[in-house]
Amino acid sequence: MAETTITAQRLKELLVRLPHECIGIDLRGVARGKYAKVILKHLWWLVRNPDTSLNHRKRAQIIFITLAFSAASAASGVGYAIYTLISRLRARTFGRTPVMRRTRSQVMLENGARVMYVPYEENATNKKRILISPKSDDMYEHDKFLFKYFGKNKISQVFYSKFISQLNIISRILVPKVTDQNSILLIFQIFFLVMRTWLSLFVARLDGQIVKDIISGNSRKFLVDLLCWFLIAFPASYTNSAIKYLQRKLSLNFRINLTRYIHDMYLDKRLAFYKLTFDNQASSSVIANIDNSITNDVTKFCDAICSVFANIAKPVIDLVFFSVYLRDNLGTVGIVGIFVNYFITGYTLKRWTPPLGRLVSQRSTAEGDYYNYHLNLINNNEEIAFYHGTKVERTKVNALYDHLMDQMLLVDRVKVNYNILEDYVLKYTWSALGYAFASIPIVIATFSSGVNNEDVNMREFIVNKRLMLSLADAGGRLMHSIKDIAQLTGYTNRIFILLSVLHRVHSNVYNYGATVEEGEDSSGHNSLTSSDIVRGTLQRNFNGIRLENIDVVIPSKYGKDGTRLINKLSFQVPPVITLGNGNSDSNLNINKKLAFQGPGSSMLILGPNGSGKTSIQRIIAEIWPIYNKNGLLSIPPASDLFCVPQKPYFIQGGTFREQIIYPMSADQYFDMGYRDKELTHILGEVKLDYLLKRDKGWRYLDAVAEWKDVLSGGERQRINFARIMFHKPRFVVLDEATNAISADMEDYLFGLLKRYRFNFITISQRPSLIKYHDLALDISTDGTWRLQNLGTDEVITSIEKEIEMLENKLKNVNVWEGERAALMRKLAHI
Ligand SMILES: Nc1ncnc2c1ncn2[C@@H]1O[C@H](COP(=O)(O)OP(=O)(O)OP(=O)(O)O)[C@@H](O)[C@H]1O
Repeated sequence: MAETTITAQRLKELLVRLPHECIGIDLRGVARGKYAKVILKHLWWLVRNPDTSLNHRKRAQIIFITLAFSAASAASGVGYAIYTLISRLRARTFGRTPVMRRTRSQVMLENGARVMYVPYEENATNKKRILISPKSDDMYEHDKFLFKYFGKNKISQVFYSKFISQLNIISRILVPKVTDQNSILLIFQIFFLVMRTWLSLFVARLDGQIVKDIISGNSRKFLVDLLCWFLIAFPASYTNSAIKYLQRKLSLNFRINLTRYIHDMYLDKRLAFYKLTFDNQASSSVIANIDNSITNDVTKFCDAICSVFANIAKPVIDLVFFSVYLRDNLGTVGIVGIFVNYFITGYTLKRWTPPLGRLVSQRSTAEGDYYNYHLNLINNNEEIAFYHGTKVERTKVNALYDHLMDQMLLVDRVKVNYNILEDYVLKYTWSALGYAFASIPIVIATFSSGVNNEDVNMREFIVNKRLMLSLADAGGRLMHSIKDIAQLTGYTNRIFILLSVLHRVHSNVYNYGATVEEGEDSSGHNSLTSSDIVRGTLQRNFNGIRLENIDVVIPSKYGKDGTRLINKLSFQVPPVITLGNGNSDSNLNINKKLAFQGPGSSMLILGPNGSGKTSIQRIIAEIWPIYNKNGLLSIPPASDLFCVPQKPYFIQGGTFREQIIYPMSADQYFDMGYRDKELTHILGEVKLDYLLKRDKGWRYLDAVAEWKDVLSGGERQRINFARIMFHKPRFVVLDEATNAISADMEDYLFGLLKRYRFNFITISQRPSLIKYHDLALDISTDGTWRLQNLGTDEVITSIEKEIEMLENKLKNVNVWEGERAALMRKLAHI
């Protein structure tokens, strides 16, 4: 009992003595419950009063900052715990949010932004809100010039750096405005970096102090310092994880900004994703493997830029802080010596840095090639299996893999020598120098005074050594980042190429890769003439499809002088009914005739393979240019025109419903109030309703599959007709849309198009389709063409001529049968 009382008494004494030793406050006579209040008041007084002891004031500042940080850490922890508790309680009280019928949904806001609710985690009822801000066309128009004139208006050759200039342009995408969320994150990151350095400085001093306390046997001071050590551990650990989190968050935010910027240009009505193939950089690895560039390169670039920022900012802040502190201890000469050492090391390492930027870029290319080949293999597995092409595919895929491995090894191999040099210099030489520099003040002090004050010397040495090592570490990290910068240069270059090609293709005056002549205008600036290459005229919202004097030319670097498939093509659907002589000829002079546009007119385009039939569809769909100046294309509004390509297309991983309504999205379908009943009716019309009668019934519409593999060739083509029936466009262009369909079904489907009074242009090689059409455009391989009105005398005469020719051939049948019988007899003898 007596012992307990003594221990309690000692503890009380310690509690009173500790604050007295630490900040000079006398707590004798103060009630125990008021300790905290009195101590805080005293601390505040110490901080505000410059006349107090320096030691006490500094300690008061440290305790205040530590308390603030600890309070912030505790508040965020408690806040998070309360939030989790409330959400759980709410879920328990009100039950889970009801399951939505759709997997995802979206709402268009007044300013054009979209809010999407996308399921996340395993549980489909948990939906994440995603805001997609509206696209600013002005911003893209403005940025286009930055990319177009990149490197052309250098102010000074000496200070010009391609890497910095590229990074400067890309940074506008990463941090669009000063008040952006990313700028705030950057400021926070810098704050925590400064905090971290300040804490390291404090820890170094505390470390020295503790060693001094131990050597001098001052147990009270030792206890006080140990308490400070534990207190400082709170903010120190919080700071480090905050830096890591902010770096990751910033990298993800950069990635979101950059990817959205790219998607906005890549996927919009200007069809950059298609036109890219004609760009003069289309064969470069960045564009050839654009899927890899958009997904992998963007990620790597964002990670690299954030880690380089942290890797440079951290040591730079350390260097500034530590050197200011060390200057007091080591003197200016010591600090200058350290920095001279840094510069020499930096220069040596830079000289020996391998070309990592180029190597990293090559490795990225190899990764893209290998990945793409596998993708191609999966997409064409059936075809390859039919051809028994395994051997050649395996050789190719192995070759690509070996090349990738070589590239990966090459990067590591060139790093080996560099790493040896780096380790030797940074780890060992620098620490040896650190010891030497740290001992300078002690040696000088001992020498000059002749007294060897061991515990003070020990404290100074420990502090100096720790700071020197931290300084060496900071310098080391700075030197390491030379390597990171080299890698970042490679990624920046790839992203810059991607963005500049996208801007070029997205431009209104895209020249489809034609070589642009450059001249100088009167002001001495380069004047580009790319707008002079595509000179045809386009008229939209026309009540029909009209081509006038259009030269069909394959887009290439030769521009209008490229391969010409068809000369001066002119036609109009619905056709022009002429007043007067009524002669239909091959060169329609539309202006002189009166156009009659009735519904349900049709035209058949016939011609041998490679004559340019599909190219006409490409011109109508505006994906190929009209080079000649007098060429005029008039097309209906986009909602009235539907082009069916030769190769049926099915969206990946979509439901059967999504295949029928393509290019409408499922969200739009439901939002517009469509019902599955209508789809069933349409499927009945194109004779595909038997699919719904299979075991799945109506659920078949919701089934998700790889529809391009599941459906047969004929079924795939009939889905195209279902799409036409669903969208009900006024004008349809069909490219070989029935070549996998049986003759009776073909007859039925064309009858359907007629019944619903669609205007259609059919591209085919089957003259038998003539009977469903009003006009026939016959294209020859030499670029000439002939337009016939299928109801005219001329056509009837040509058909009669054909019948006469066939009858003449039939007259020889008796002779051929005689020859056949003779041959059979000869064969029987053998
Ligand atoms: N992107 C391109 N680059 C180079 N040449 C092309 C390109 N696209 C098409 N061609 C060429 O243009 C020519 C016409 O192609 P198009 O697809 O219009 O032929 P088509 O008459 O529809 O043939 P088919 O009846 O076989 O479908 C072909 O010789 C083709 O090789």
